[in-house]
Amino acid sequence: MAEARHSRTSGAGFGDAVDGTLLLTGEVNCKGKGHQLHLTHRGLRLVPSSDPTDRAGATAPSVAVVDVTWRDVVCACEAPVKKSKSLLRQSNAEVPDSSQSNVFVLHYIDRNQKTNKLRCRNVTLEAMQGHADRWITHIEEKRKEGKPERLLVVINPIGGKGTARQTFAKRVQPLFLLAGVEVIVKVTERAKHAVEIAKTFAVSSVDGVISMGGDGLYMEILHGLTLRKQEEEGVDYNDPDAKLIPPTVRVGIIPAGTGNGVSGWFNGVIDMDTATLNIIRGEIKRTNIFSIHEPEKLIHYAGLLFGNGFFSKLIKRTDELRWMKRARYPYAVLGSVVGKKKILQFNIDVLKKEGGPNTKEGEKPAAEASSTSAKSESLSSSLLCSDEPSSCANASLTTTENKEWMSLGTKGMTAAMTFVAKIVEGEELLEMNPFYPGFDLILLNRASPVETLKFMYSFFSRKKDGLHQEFVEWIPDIVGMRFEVADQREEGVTARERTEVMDLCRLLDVDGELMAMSGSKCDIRLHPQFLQVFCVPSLYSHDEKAET
Ligand SMILES: Nc1ncnc2c1ncn2[C@@H]1O[C@H](COP(=O)(O)OP(=O)(O)OP(=O)(O)O)[C@@H](O)[C@H]1O
Repeated sequence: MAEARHSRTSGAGFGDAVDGTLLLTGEVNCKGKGHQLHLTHRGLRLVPSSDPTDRAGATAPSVAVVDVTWRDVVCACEAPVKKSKSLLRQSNAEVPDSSQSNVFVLHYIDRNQKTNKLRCRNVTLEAMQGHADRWITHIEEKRKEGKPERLLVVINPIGGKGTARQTFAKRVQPLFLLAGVEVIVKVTERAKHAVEIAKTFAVSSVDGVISMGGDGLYMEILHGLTLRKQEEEGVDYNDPDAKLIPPTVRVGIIPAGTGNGVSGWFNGVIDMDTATLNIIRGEIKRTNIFSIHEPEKLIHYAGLLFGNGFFSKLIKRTDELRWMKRARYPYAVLGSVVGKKKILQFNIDVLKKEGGPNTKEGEKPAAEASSTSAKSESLSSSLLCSDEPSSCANASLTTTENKEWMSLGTKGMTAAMTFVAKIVEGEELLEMNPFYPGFDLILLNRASPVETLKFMYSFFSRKKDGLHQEFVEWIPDIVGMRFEVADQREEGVTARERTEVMDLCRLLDVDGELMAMSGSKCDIRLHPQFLQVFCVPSLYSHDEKAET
């Protein structure tokens, strides 16, 4: 085994590692055959000894048995370690003889390029010269860099199928144990308990707070952490214009709820093992959040979405049907198509993203562009308006406190939906990017319940055509919006129906949880690239550079 600190390896000829500094190289036995194991600053590479990549000048990178960066190394440990044995058995790997001190097991992360899923694999290696210790020490030192060592995991025991506690013990904890991550577990005992935990736990003692539940649990954790930070720093968080200070602690999500949208954003796929391994990898990005206010008062922080109208009604119904457990979702959805469509009248203003596509020098102002171009322009570079006269004709720009607000006028809509993310039309499917410093507002103008359901189906199946229907108005690249309940002036509506509509106007869907405004106005602001989250890098077309 050769220790080769600070020597360049360009002559060694193996894959991306040619630019790395070779730290250690030597011969190991893998499944009875001789292999070369190379450790560089970049990562670790195992190639058969007969592989031409080890002959000077030759390159054949595809034959590596293992080729990973340090982020993707979970651990190296002596073969007889019990936890490794049980994991080896699970994956049908060879369990080595415990008396062999020159045998060690390498656990690493493997990514399925098609499904985006991560899995922990292992390979048993026998050091041909010296002891396994030397390899283990080098590998352990490098693989730990920049990774979390201690985490708080908050579990919602009633989220989703109600099995999060058991799944944690079976699938999540063994991976954290293997990676040497110390875990403190708190199981929520009641609604909003996660807010209390996030506000009171000694977060400076951990490298991350992990939400094991659905989108609602994540929202509570982010709310508690963000509010706590503003209180500590003396920020007037009730003021929508206040500049918020991000919490220093990182946040991760392991999907165990009914709605796991945020976990899908951060991991590229909704999968418990992938989410856990991403947290172990320790890569970080800053995601957007919303603050939702009414005059003089913060209502809540949100990490996924804000909706009203049809969507609030749907959440209200699922809450009322909670006794039906998971059956309440299809039941509420089916029930939502019954009855007359409810048209909500709102005055809406939007705050344009500074320096965004709509405000570039030489471009038309957004309102002007929207009133002339209607649906024709590229979504990423202009406002899109429906053909309904009220949607654009009365759009006007005003400048308040040096920020450019645009009035969309009074809208007669059945639903509004907005995510803390930019909606991007990918080559085949819609993508949502919560790391882009702006978001898009979707209004459904006078859509019937059936049209709304069809839209939801299409949108959540990520089909692009759903957004190009006549009743859909798509307003991209904004950083704030104001909703004010207007006169409900629909014709042919009874006084009772009008009261029902007024009540519905005040109900808000915040990350899938039902909230209400006490008055008639609410003000939503985006806090771009705010919360540090454990995340897969480079998932999105509009990605900012990943922070590590
Ligand atoms: N121990 C608990 N008992 C009752 N409610 C809880 C408990 N822990 C969390 N909650 C509530 O559960 C909701 C969050 O659920 P979560 O998003 O984690 O799972 P879900 O199955 O997707 O949720 P939902 O039931 O809202 O669809 C929040 O309203 C939260 O206050």
